[in-house]
Amino acid sequence: QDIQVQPTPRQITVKGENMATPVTFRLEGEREANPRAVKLLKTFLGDRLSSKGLPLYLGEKGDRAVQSRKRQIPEQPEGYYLEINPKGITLAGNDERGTYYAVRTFMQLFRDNHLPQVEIRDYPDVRFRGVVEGFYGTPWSHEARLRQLRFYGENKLNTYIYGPKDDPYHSSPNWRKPYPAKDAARIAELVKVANENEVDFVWAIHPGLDIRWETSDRDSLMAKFEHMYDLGVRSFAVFFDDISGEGAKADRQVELLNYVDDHFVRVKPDVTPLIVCPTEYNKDWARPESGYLATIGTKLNPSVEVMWTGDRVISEITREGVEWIREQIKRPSYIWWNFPVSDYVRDHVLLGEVYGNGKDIAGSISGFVANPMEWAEASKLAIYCVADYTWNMQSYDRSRSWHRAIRAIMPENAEAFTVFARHNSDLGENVHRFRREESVEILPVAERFMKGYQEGRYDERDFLALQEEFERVAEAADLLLVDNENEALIEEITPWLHQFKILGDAGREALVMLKAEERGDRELFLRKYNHVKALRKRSYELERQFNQNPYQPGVKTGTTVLQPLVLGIFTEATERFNRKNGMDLPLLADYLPCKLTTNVPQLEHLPLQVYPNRVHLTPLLEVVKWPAGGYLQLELDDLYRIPGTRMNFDVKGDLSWGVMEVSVDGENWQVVTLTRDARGRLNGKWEDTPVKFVRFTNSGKDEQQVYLREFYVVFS
Ligand SMILES: CC(=O)N[C@H]1c2[nH]c(C(=O)Nc3ccccc3)c[n+]2[C@H](CO)[C@@H](O)[C@@H]1O
Repeated sequence: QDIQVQPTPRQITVKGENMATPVTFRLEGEREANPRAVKLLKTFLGDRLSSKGLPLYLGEKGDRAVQSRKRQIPEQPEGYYLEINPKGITLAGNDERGTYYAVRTFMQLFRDNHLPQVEIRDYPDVRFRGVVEGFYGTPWSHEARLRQLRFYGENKLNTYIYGPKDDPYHSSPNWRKPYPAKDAARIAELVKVANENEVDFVWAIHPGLDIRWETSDRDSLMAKFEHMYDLGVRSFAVFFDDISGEGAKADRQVELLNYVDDHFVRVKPDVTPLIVCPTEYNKDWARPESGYLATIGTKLNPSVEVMWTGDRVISEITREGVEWIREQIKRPSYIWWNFPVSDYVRDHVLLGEVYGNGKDIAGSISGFVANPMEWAEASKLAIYCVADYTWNMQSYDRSRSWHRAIRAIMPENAEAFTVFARHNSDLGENVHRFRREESVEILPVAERFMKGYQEGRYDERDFLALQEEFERVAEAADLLLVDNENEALIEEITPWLHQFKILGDAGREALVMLKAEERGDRELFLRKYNHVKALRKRSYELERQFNQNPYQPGVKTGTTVLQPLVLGIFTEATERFNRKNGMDLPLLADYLPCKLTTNVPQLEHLPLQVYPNRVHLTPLLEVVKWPAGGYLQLELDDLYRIPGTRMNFDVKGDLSWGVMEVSVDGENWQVVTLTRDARGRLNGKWEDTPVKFVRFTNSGKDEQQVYLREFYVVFS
């Protein structure tokens, strides 16, 4: 029998053929068992409960109802034993959460007409499993969070960390202040629903941007934690990530954390261990000479959990890496996994498989929480897989889990959502250089076809396979746009679905262009040529209509394989047509070629957002360290005037160290006059002789620390 349980249990033993589902069940043990498990089970069984019927024994180790199965119950935290046979059903936890999970598994096994005869012994690999809402950008809505917490209960995730960077009461400027009444009531409701779903609601504070190491701020933080405690919060975290200056000092941080641990966490009877995200939260940044991690390891109370993102800010988690950090901090690390977070590639949705993390890391970590996208429903795909991975690493199968996740999230249109997700999984070029596989199945076909086409001989089967794929793309977009089984998800991804439809149509039409050119059918070729150009224009318009954020505005889909494939087919077919017909039809001017060069390390791989008449540098969330003599240069594909340029470094202080210059040849430079507006932004323009180069240099003697909030240049 193919018995599917999410997450995959550690041990399932089938004990016989399926048995007919009893009409009624007699619940034994409800007075002693975990009340949340009792409530969940009674709600689920409804009128199938009666004083007669098949006995169903529910309880924790030591409870009378499950006494006879005591030895079968795993000893690990949150472990459970489940048995179904014609004599009765046992749902027994090693602790209250284990009993709850036994009920969750029973609910997955239940069918109206039959039950499997099984015995399951199960427990999780990782102690704390779940999600950290820790991204930059629009925080999740209250309703989205409520749906998340219920989803975590269904998937045996036990942790949700509330830490949205853009919540001013989590971070600056209001971390010292209590929430306004309406927000406070919402947090209290989240805590209530989290408890019902056996999820620890962890409230995090991010004080480091402006904390002063004085008693007053220590007391402010304690008071805020008390305020959150009064709302029902029983789990707390302090985030010291992405800060510099005073707030980044390890000894000061440790002093504060130990104080909170000693005078708040330990004195309250029901508060779970404190969690901290350190300032040096990945190996790339760890500086032994700073002594930061050594201070954490030797001076921070041992019970405090220390978060870690891996070898880099965005990285796969390896055995070697977690063992290295365990040595440094003298405790298992609590993984903050930066996936599927997309706050640095906001024009993409990341719906691909969860892979790349070691299956042998459980022994060196205490927790594993995923940092999601601002798109809560779309993030569930990865969260489902993280639940499977962290519960039972050795059995984790990335493809099986991903397909199950799709069926769980979009059961009525699983096939269409699979097509869509397959082609929306890579991040594109990005500042962290973190990439994911995309369009894996069609990639070899696309590569083989394009090679054959350019060499003058392709396999017709590849042509047909691509035609079929583009048809599926277009169909999937249309089906999902009218899907109403998960309206919240469709609302989130609608911009990408419209873009996906255009991609499917453009791919199909480009293939018709190709055949028309081969047959010398000018009229058909020109019709399809114009249609693809029109689709491309529509795509541009979508880019500027939806998802307009200051970092990566727009809507990208299929960027790694399908988009380049459509462009390649269109370009090759048009070039052939032009040669044969002595014409000069323009190709798809996908963008104004513009090259960035810099000697500022953090800007080296900065993607450019290029539009017909302007180029934006992708803003950076973090502080940029701009060394003396550091420059950033844009080289254009032709000579242009510059009606406007703007830089927003989000610093209040002096910016006279910055010089903007232009040049025709990259050798001889002329200074552009910059003015500073009321918001502290630098503005300039160059309307004299057209130029090809623009550069901005730190002409001062010292390194400058700025935020690259906005940097664009308009051409004409
Ligand atoms: C611990 C952590 O990842 N903190 C933040 C974070 N920080 C960074 C940085 O790149 N931080 C950084 C880079 C260079 C210099 C300073 C800070 C990325 N992220 C995540 C992804 O963008 C973001 O969601 C998260 O809030």
